[in-house]
Amino acid sequence: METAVEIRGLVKTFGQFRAVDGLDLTVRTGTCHGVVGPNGAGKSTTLGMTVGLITPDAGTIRLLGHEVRAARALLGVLPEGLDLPERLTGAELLRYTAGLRGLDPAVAKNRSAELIEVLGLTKGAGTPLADCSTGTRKKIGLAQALVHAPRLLVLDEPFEAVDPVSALAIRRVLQRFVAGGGTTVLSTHSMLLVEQMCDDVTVVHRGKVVAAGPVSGVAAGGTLEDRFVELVGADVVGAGSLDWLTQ
Ligand SMILES: Nc1ncnc2c1ncn2[C@@H]1O[C@H](COP(=O)(O)OP(=O)(O)OP(=O)(O)O)[C@@H](O)[C@H]1O
Repeated sequence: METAVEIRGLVKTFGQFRAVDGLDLTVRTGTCHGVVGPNGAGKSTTLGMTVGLITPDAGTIRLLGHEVRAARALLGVLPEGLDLPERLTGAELLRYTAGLRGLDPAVAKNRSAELIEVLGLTKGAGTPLADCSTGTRKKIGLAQALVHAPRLLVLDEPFEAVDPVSALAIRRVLQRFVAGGGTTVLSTHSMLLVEQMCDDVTVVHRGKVVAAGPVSGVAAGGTLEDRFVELVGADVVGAGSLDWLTQ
C-alpha cells in the first residue's frame, strides 16, 4: 500500500530558532493519524510545510506518491489561523471553493447543502463569516476542505473551539472519509480524541519526533495522556510554587 505522507528530514528555522528540526513523518494510506505535542512544538509549522503553505529549509515531502505541488487536487486543508473571506457567508464560500476546485455548479450546490446539514451549519451558513462564532468558522473551514472529495485531509486542530455535538459530527464525517479509503492527518491537544479516532500518532517536541506508531503502542499500556506527559511534561511544566495564590 502506498504511503499517504512521507516526510524525511524536515527543517524550518525562523531567525535563529529551529521550529522544526529534522522531522520524519510517515502516514499510512487509509488511516487517521494524529500529530500531538506541547504548545510551540512545531505541529502547525510541519502541517503548513506538508501542504505547501510554508517553504521548508530542508527535507523531502511526498504526498500520495507526488511532490506537494502535484498533489494539490488530492488535498483538503484546514490551515492554522483560518483566514476566511469575511464578507461571504459560509454557503457562498463553499460554492465558491467548489467552483475553484472545478466542480460542476449543480454538484457544488448539492455537496455544499449536504455538508451544511451534516455539520450542523444550517443556521450559521447564511451568516457572513465575520459574524460567525469560532466553532462555526472551524466547521465551515472543514466543509471547505471536504467539498471536492480529496484523498488526503490535513487538518490543523479541527476540534478546537467546537462543541461536543459538533465534534461528534466531525468525527463521524472523518471516520466515514477514512472508511472510504481517505487519509486524515490532524493535529490536536486532545489525547482522548486521538485514542478515539486515530490509528497512529506522532508526538512532536521541540521540532523533533519523540514517539510515533500505532496509538496503543505509543501509549504503552497506559493512557496516551500519561505517556504524553511522561514524554514531554518535564520540559513543559514549570516547578514554581505559586505560594502567593494560597491565602
Ligand atoms: N512565522 C513565524 N515566525 C517566527 N516564529 C514562528 C513562526 N511560526 C511559528 N513560529 C515559532 O515556531 C514554533 C513552533 O510553532 P508552531 O505554531 O508550529 O507550534 P505548534 O506545535 O503548532 O503550537 P500550538 O500547539 O501552540 O499551536 C513556536 O515557537 C512559534 O513561536
